[in-house]
Amino acid sequence: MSSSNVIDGKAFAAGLRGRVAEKVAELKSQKGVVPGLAVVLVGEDPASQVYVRNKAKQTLEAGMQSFEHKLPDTTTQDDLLALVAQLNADPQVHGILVQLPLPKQIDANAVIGSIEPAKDVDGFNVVNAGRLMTGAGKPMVPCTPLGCLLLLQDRLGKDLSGKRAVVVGRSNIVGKPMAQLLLGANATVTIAHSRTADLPGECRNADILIAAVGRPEMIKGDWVKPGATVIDVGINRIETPEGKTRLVGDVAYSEAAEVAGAITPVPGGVGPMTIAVLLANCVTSAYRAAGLDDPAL
Ligand SMILES: NC(=O)C1=CN([C@@H]2O[C@H](COP(=O)(O)OP(=O)(O)OC[C@H]3O[C@@H](n4cnc5c(N)ncnc54)[C@H](OP(=O)(O)O)[C@@H]3O)[C@@H](O)[C@H]2O)C=CC1
Ligand SMILES: Nc1nc(=O)c2c([nH]1)NC[C@@H]1CN(c3ccc(C(=O)N[C@@H](CCC(=O)O)C(=O)O)cc3)C=[N+]21
Repeated sequence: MSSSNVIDGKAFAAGLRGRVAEKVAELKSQKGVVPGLAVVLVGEDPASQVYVRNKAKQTLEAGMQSFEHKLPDTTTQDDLLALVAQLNADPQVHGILVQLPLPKQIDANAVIGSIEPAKDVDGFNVVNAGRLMTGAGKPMVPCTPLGCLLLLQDRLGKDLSGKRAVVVGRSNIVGKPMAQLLLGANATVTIAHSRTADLPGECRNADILIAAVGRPEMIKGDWVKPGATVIDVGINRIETPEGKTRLVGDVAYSEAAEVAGAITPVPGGVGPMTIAVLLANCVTSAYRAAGLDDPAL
């Protein structure tokens, strides 16, 4: 198929970051406030270090402040809770992201739960998850699922009425909030997971197929309904026969691209959207803290 069915997340994310930068500049001139994002990284995981570096770079490029906190692998839960408490109290910090996964000695739920909901730009806190689920109050919406929804709505329109969506994966950070957002856009939603009986059959029903599994190229081309929109959240680093590494998604891309109406590549699909939405959430938090309406992004 022609390359026109490729959803260019990298370009869409660049556009979103441009709108974020404009809103940052407006807030600065109206209120003298510069949105600030604090990123906390515990341990030395090389992949996480790359993400954190990219986030900091793009934060600065948008005209925002970036605060990086790198803590050793041996950090205790109390140390991390104390840092979060300090960031909660810091008026220059509008968003707090604690990079996951955390080392075994730390209870991730306790740490996420200690982030002030207004500053929880990941949207992982129970307060934000509850707001998203119930519609009570304005949630911070998790970045990856919101990024996926924006890409989908750009292709299919805002209203997904009548569309069957299948989300493969039920994590709190991707699968569950993704399903919630699709429901909010009026799609008919199925959540599949490792205990689903006939996963290929479920996938073949999908007008919208979201893969968030963490298994390299698991979803095959013949699981995709012809014309479906496929969003590949997976980020898997695999070894090539030449002994190098490369990134692949959860979807067997070249097979699936033959049948899909539209599909996100990896890299260059959902990943860049995640960071752009993170910046957008942080700017929204800063507008709210300044007593302003949410910026239109
Ligand atoms: N692009 C981005 O910005 C981001 C990408 N990611 C990537 O997305 C992927 C998913 O991340 P995350 O949700 O955190 O992962 P988790 O490991 O938390 O969840 C994976 C989900 O996939 C399901 N699953 C695993 N194996 C199978 C299988 N064989 N068949 C059907 N379902 C299966 C699991 O089911 P069960 O619940 O039954 O165990 C689980 O619900 C990863 O590749 C991750 O790297 C994550 C965050 C951001
Ligand atoms: N508290 C928390 N929030 C997160 O949002 C979070 C996290 N922890 N832990 C790890 C996952 C993963 N994640 C990605 C972000 C950007 C890319 C990204 O930019 N990917 C590029 C390529 C990057 C590369 O080349 O390595 C792309 O897909 O094009 C990928 C993955 C956020 N996560």
